[in-house]
Amino acid sequence: MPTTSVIDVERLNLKYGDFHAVKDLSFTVGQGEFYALLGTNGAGKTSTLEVIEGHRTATSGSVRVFGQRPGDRASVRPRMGIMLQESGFAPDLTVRESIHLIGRLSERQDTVDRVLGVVDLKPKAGTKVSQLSGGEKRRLDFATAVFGTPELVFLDEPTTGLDIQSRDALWDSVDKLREDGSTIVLTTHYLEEAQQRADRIGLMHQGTFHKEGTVAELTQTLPAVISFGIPSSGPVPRLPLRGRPESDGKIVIETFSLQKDLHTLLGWAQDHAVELRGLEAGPTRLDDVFRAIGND
Ligand SMILES: Nc1ncnc2c1ncn2[C@@H]1O[C@H](COP(=O)(O)OP(=O)(O)OP(=O)(O)O)[C@@H](O)[C@H]1O
Repeated sequence: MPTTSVIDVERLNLKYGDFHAVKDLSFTVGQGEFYALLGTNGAGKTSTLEVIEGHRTATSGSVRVFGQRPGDRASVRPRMGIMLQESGFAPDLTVRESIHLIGRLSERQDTVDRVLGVVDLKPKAGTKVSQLSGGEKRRLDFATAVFGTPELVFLDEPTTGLDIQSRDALWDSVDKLREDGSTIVLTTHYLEEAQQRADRIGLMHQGTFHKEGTVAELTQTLPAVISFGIPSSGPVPRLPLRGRPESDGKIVIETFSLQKDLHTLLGWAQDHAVELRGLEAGPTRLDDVFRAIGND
């Protein structure tokens, strides 16, 4: 568990009229931690974050950010950088003017030129927001998260619409923020991005946590998977492990002892000169944990 917490949520409830969107949710995010809030559509992630960011008032429960109420904007806001799904910059402002405005609103110290470099928009500094491509707009949104290296950064679907180079560059910048001590809260439907980076994950479904923990903790109840094809011509010796044939002709082995079973399988293939076509082996993916929501 984290030592110093930056976010403390205790029994948070949020209702929209009669609709109970967030139900008794409790979690903490520690200083310097990378926390991913994930979940099914309509699970309540955005609602939860809006309360933490001070945009919405909880129906009941306690939320503290840096030990303060999120509504204490004057003391809390300068310490957070929030990259929303859409920032809504004025279309007539140039990129440079927009970043300048971000800086003024954030009350943090930084230079527009440094931030232009971090979000890779130097060549577009004089371009109006209305003339940016979707990916360039997203990179401008990211400037809100990096201007002045905030202590707490919220990233809401940060890589949507970004090409692979821009994604890599964005994650490099997030790594840099972490090196500088920033705490990161991510929401995304790209589960791989969370699986690779998050220290802990809160997996929401229907207003509450389905599971919470490290990736290893979330995936440990589901088996890892080995899959491969074998040549169809000629007899094939009996497999050393129990496998399941798939409709695409591949064989799938589910295992809680990935390394041992993979070793057994490779030994068998070597001994019998069998080619394991398209061999893939890997730990349980978060996708599988998601698919299991509602089944357990
Ligand atoms: N202003 C609102 N008024 C009424 N209901 C709302 C309002 N905002 C959200 N909801 C409902 O609350 C639930 C949670 O919505 P929320 O946007 O927090 O989910 P989410 O986890 O962010 O979903 P998604 O992954 O689809 O973006 C949904 O059922 C949504 O329809």
